Amino acid sequence: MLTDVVLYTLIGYLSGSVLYSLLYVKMFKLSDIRINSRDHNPGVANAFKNGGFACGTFTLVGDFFKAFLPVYLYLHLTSHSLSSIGAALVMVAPVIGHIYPLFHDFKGGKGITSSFGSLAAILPIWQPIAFLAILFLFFSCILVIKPNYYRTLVTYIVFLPCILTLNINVSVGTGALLIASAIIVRLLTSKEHKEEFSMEPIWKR
Ligand SMILES: O=P(O)(O)OC[C@H](O)CO
Repeated sequence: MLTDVVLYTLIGYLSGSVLYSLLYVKMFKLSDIRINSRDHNPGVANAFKNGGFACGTFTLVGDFFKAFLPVYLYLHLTSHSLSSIGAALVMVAPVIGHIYPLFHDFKGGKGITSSFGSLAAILPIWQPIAFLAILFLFFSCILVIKPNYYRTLVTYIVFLPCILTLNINVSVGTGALLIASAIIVRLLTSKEHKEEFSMEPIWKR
């Protein structure tokens, strides 16, 4: 059992370490999508903005499935279920890989897309991914937080207590807590230029 956890955690980390936006840029000899951006993030937003539709789609699919697949395979190819606490480590590994990638001097992205990939792999346990999506929508459309940096930070911070209130098993809860914590640490240690925080309810716009 321990061997499987270690193996899939390692596979997840290595898979997460592949930054698909940078892979696309390398394959098609484009200019780096991080350069002309505020946050220099090798994520989906900059891939669409600076690399175009194909680059954005490639990054979205790649960054999502690089997290989805290791978790999904762990759950379906080994005899372990989500009731094993090792599942929490397997869930967070691709997100850590994306944030601190082995193949890119440990300088990666924020982990948003990979967090959705990892949480999608545990379906039909739907509560964590549904709560995360609802929080993103809430802070984007109802209580509008700007800029993106703070919207993401607040979303994952609020996600933490939400997870604790969910009636889900301990390993899934721990995995979701680890994912949110990794992203919060990444954001809080980010040196990107931050615009002023603003929060405006939709009914005051
Ligand atoms: O968190 P990432 O690195 O997957 O990037 C996602 C979005 O591009 C952030 O705006």
